[in-house]
Amino acid sequence: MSTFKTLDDLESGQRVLVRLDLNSPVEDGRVQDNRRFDRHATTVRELMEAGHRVVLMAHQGRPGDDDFVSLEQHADILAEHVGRDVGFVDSTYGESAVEAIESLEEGEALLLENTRMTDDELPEESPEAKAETEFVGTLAPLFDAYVNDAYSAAHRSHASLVGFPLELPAYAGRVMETEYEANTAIASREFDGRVTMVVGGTKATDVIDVMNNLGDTVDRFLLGGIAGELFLRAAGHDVGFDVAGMDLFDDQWEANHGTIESLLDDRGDQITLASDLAYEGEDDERAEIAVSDIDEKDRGYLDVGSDTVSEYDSVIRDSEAVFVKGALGLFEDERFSKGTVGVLEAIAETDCFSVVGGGDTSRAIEMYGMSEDDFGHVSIAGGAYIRALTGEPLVGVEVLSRD
Ligand SMILES: Nc1ncnc2c1ncn2[C@@H]1O[C@H](COP(=O)(O)OP(=O)(O)OP(=O)(O)O)[C@@H](O)[C@H]1O
Ligand SMILES: O=C(O)[C@H](O)COP(=O)(O)O
Repeated sequence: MSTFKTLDDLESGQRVLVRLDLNSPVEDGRVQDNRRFDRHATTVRELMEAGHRVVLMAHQGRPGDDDFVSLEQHADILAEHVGRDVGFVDSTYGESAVEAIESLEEGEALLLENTRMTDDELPEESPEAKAETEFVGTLAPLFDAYVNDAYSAAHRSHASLVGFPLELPAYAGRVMETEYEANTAIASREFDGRVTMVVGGTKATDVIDVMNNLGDTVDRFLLGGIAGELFLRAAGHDVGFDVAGMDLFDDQWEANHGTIESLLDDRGDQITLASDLAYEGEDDERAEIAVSDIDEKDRGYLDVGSDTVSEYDSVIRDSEAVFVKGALGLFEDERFSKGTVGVLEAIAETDCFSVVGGGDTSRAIEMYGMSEDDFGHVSIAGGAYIRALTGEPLVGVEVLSRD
């Protein structure tokens, strides 16, 4: 277990610098509200209500990408979730940022500009090197404490995540605390009964690495999505097309088929592949076919089939812990939601310990009228979640735990 300090250890009336992860989808220049705002609002509200002066840092996109935009809209969205004003200054550590920080009153909050707009933030370097940057050197003396709530970015060795905790007393925020505990459960807890992992989605490379590292902890893997089709292909079935516009399938096959083949050889009895698949029939309705009846590669498959859903349902109902990474089909289209919704409903209806990870997959919970309360934990992290499952340390968590 980690030994970081939490907000319970923070003395009152402090000047607190807080790192959030508000990285969000951006459509036509508009930042889309999402679960990250809602979750971080809890930490921000608690700090404001405790009378701290609260200065927030976050990032959005990466230089050169369309979603690399200012955090001005993020401040408004966050304020709505917090239920209090959150100011914004269009500078990260320049003169106007310093002035705004110095004039902040007790119980007020201010969001600084996108940390990735400073040159010091991004290149991955050691925490010690990041602590030496002008960014950290300018801001740290203005604060009494640093709080990291950005669990979902904690796998990045960036200045705002790893530099400040070396210069200031450092604490974990509420999101950091909850995510850390739930996501490391698979690596740190003993479960008496069956541990099942549902593996799907389009980012097969990430999840295949996880399977390779988790074989001794997970008893049963249930496969679906593009990841599952890669396994079916390795097992000799003629399935798998690229998802529209992305060279996903063939590229991922090239990158992973060696690992998939050895996983099937070494751990085949732990891995369950779909026995049937769904596709768009001639009348635009959902149609299904048994995998054993597929004799040529003539169409794309968009979900696992009904027999597979029943089989996965029984495995889940007989599990003590279930971890989910990636959707079993294109659930955004209701016709192809059966696999994803089926496994999520089975989890929700049993009292197993469960963690659902991945921004896309967790959206299905709300979309299909399920309640987050029926799951042990719904993670807002992607890359950090995957790493935590395998027990890989996260640098942002590791620096928080240093004395
Ligand atoms: N057979 C399929 N064909 C096309 N898309 C699919 C298929 N199966 C799953 N998907 C898509 O996979 C997406 C989820 O995949 P992804 O790997 O991004 O998972 P995630 O873990 O939820 O996301 P992230 O890691 O980005 O937070 C869903 O949006 C779903 O539509
Ligand atoms: O959205 C995320 O997964 C985190 O904020 C990390 O963002 P990055 O992958 O751009 O570093």
